[in-house]
Amino acid sequence: MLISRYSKPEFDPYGDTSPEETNEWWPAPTADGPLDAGLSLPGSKSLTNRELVLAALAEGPSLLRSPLHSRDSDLMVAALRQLGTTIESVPGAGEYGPDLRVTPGELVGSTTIDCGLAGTVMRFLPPVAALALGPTTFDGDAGARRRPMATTISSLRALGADINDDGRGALPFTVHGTGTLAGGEVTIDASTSSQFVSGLLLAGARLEHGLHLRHSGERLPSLPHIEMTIATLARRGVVVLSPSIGEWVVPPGPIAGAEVDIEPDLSNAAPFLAAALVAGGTVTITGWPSDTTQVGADLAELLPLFGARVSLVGDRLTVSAGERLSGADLDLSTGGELAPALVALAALADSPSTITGIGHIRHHETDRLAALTAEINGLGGAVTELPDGLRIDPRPLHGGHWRSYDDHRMATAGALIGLVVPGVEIENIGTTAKTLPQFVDLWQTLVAPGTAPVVPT
Ligand SMILES: O=C(O)C1=C[C@@H](OP(=O)(O)O)[C@@H](O)[C@H](O)C1
Ligand SMILES: C=C(OP(=O)(O)O)C(=O)O
Repeated sequence: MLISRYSKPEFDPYGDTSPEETNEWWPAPTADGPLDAGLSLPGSKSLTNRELVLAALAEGPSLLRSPLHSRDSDLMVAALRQLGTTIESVPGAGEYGPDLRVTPGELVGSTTIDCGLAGTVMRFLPPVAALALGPTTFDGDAGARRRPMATTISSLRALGADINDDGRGALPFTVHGTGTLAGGEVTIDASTSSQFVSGLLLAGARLEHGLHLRHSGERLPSLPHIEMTIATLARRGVVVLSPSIGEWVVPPGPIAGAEVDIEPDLSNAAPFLAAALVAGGTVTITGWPSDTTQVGADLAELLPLFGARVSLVGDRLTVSAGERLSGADLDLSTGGELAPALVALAALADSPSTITGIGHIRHHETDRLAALTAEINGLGGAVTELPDGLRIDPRPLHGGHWRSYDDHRMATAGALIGLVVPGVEIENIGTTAKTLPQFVDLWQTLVAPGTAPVVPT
């Protein structure tokens, strides 16, 4: 079904498949009035997939409590099992699925790993495959083949790995693991993704000579994600030194098994919390950690720039609409994955916004700068692409089709706009299963009249 106002923007990462052909459009619910909602969210993708990798590389078993169960984490579990790790579901106290017991085994290749569209799988596992015995081929979705991988390939070669690729610096490629990797010094350009750094650091202690990694490039995005990697390693007895900015040393040594609680995904909190500013009222997320490396924690400082009132009481983060929803100018280089929700918010504000420092999100699930521009402008907005960001001039928006480009955060950004713009229909809302399979249910709970407010403690 096509809405007549819809005109196809120029940007079309689908190539041959037009969105009209997919014909799966989810009518985004509008909010009938101010929100009064409380919810808890499933586990963090970034923490779950780091802990799975470290558990597989550890010298003893691990237990992941309240891990994420989503497409990205399922792909990581499947891949590590293929490489010889035993991963079992065990009952736990988590609201969103079982705990995971991980028993490391001898790493073996001779397999093909499906990375889906998961950056963490395609950037974290090739170093593990280099430590496995036998060839491991990496491939993924069509969109995954467009994501940059050259840094992973060249850095692993420099550290001693034998890799076959077609020279495009992208999936697919094959790592011919020999069961061991020399390691040592390597300089990389991680300006398109921090995941190149994290992937090497996670395996660094298992390299014969450890790892001395330097970043040389014009920028280094998503620093909190690198800090998260270092923190997860520290919990398992691996001390990463950083003698200067953009330089890390990982001594060779064992990685300990561990029992870890996975925090809720604070980046996935972004559209839910932003909803309070869009629809009015209040949204509370429970289980908010007091101390975390997740960049989503920055929402407590970012949302007030758009006019929100934020309070953290115990483990409850509450966002309330303020007097107005204002635009904001900000550098989001540390938290690019928050951009889709904040850009959608900015499109509904009463004054312009400029969000910079996010050129690297052109390499996320899709070119998010182009996709956000195309979809907001397709609803009547006025977003302009900048070399490393977006300028958002709010305009009255109208309903229409919102393409999601297989990008979970594009889909949820469209839902945010649909809260107050009637007639927004989102393509393939199921793509939210990448990190939050419960999105539709949680969103409907958020907007349903009479949603039970959080019971005060
Ligand atoms: O290491 C991680 O878990 C991630 C790092 C970031 O990647 P980039 O540095 O490519 O932005 C982030 O955007 C992504 O969602 C998850
Ligand atoms: C960039 C993201 O994902 P990935 O881990 O696939 O890079 C994201 O979740 O916003």
